[in-house]
Amino acid sequence: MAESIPVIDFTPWVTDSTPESRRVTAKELVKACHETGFVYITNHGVSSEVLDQAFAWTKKFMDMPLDSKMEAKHPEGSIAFRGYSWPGLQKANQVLDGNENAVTALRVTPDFNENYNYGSDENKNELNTWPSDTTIPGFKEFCDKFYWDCWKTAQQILRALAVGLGMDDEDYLLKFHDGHSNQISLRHYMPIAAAEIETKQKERLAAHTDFGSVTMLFQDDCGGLEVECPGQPGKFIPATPIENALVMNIGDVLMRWSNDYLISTMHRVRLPPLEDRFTGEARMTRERYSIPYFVSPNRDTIVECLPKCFDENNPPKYAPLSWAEWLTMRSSTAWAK
Ligand SMILES: O=C(O)CCC(=O)C(=O)O
Ligand SMILES: [Fe+2]
Repeated sequence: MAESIPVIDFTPWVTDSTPESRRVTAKELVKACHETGFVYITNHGVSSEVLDQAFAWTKKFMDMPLDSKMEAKHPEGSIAFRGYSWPGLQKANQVLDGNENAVTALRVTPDFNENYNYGSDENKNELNTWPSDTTIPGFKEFCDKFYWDCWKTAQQILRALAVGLGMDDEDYLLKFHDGHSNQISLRHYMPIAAAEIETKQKERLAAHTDFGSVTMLFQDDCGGLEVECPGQPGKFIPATPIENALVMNIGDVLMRWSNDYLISTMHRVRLPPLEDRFTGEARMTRERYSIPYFVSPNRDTIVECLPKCFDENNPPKYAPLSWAEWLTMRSSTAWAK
């Protein structure tokens, strides 16, 4: 099984190249998602200028006093990933049966990060909570534009996956995604002394798989994201930042949709792999920012084994799944009660 994360240049897919070179790129993408579940994509279409702005806005939001961030705080009682979530409110986990006691036990080691989450204003099931435009002028305007910029790239990824899986209809997967169910998380991992992580007093982000179809992650140059090697539980490798590349991964729903052909791989955030990211005797690591864009199917989607992913020798492994139910189950354990 793969022990490194492949890098794919998306240029042939997004530019006006021949159907054959598009198909080759799509196949490469699917191979990586089959073997590793994680892949770096370069030349993905979100410009470096836009990404610089996205990180600058994230920093600007996180640098605000707590009172201002709490203007947009995660609504109490809601399980939707929306608004500002302060350190300790969320706990990433892999509890798949909704067992509250199991999550309470995990919360003894809090996830030491803060994040701001939003989606489409037209998503009436998961309502946005914005800070006011007087508090942070221009923030919402940028965030909305960035969301739809990312969606352009995500649509290309969904198309490439369909082609790479051998489907005749390039839009087969895309048809279940209208873009309004996606979510962006602006994430800030505060500086922390290495010992606090090493002695498990705190985590930065606990090991988990993502719930949805695919995730596109933009990260700064700090490092710390780790990916589990498929077939080797507990063995994680670093997803060291590559400038301007996004890190794409498959989520649970696409794994199930593809009859386990595309794999939803566990990942977590720990200490950076590079020694120069630490200072002083306490080995304080620097802060880290990351921006995942979670791509999810439309709320009413019933996930049933994709054509090309089953035959008489490889029958569908799973009963149809309601995306809304899966989302509710996986989201419900994320929040402190
Ligand atoms: O911050 C990162 O690098 C990973 C974030 C992540 O895995 C998530 O939010 O699901
Ligand atoms: Fe994740």
